[in-house]
Amino acid sequence: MRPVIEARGVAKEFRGTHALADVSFALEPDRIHGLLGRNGAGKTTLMRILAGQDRPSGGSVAMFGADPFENAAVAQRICFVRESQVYPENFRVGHVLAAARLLYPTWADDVATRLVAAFDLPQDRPVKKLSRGMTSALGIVVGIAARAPITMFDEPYLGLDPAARQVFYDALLADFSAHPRTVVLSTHLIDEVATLLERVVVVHRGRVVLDADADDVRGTAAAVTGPSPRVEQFIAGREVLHREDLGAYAKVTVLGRLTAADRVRARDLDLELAPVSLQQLVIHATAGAR
Ligand SMILES: Nc1ncnc2c1ncn2[C@@H]1O[C@H](COP(=O)(O)OP(=O)(O)OP(=O)(O)O)[C@@H](O)[C@H]1O
Repeated sequence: MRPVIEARGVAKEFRGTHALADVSFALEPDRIHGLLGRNGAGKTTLMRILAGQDRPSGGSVAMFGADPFENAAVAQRICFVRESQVYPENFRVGHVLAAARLLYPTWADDVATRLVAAFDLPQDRPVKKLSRGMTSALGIVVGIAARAPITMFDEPYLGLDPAARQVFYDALLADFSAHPRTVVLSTHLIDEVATLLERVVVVHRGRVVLDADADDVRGTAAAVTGPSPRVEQFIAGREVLHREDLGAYAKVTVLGRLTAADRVRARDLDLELAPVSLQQLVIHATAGAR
């Protein structure tokens, strides 16, 4: 399938800081992608470039095959929700929704109304007077109700309590299922969104260190638990990601796919095998100095 988002050797330098060094990937349409990485990895910089809000210092990006920078036709098809969204002075919640309705031809009023109620957002309150969580909720309402063909969320949940975050995840998934679109979600709460993500792109020190289907990533490590000597016997020769000693027992996370023979051997040694979370694998992929 033809990619809708492409980054080719994207670099970005801010007066001596190499925020992005050489980023390349291609994202397919109508999937939910996770853009993951540690603080300062370059995620926001990359999303701003993809949204046409900044230019790369090197390389290029294509959204629907076109350069998004100062491209009104492309901008109309992209909704970029970021944590530090700035709204015009004196705008109230209702004004933000009215402006978004004008901006996005795909805007769904019924979805906006439902989400405003779910987040308990006061329509006539000035945006400046909203709590941090309410400001995040407003961005989320716009991001979902816009139904833009490309929707990017950059850590959209700041200040949102767990129940409100669940409202976000449920609403995103429900609306995405009914109206598939390309979603890019940048988050540090990987375990919370793990089931939503179909593909993950992990950025570290301005480079892509992992770009794969989430399901494929999940199978690349396993946690082995049991009596220490038998665990050691089983893991001999494998790359260890993490080790926990629990008295006479040990829980060791090893890298590499387990074969059917490995599973039989583990059963014979009376060892327990468990999958490793996406979050742990991303932490491993981005370990080391930034
Ligand atoms: N306008 C700017 N001027 C100078 N340096 C910048 C600017 N914008 C970003 N940077 C630097 O570029 C690097 C990448 O920042 P970016 O905000 O893209 O990271 P991030 O992955 O979004 O981080 P976080 O997860 O903490 O939000 C950081 O070192 C940051 O300090």
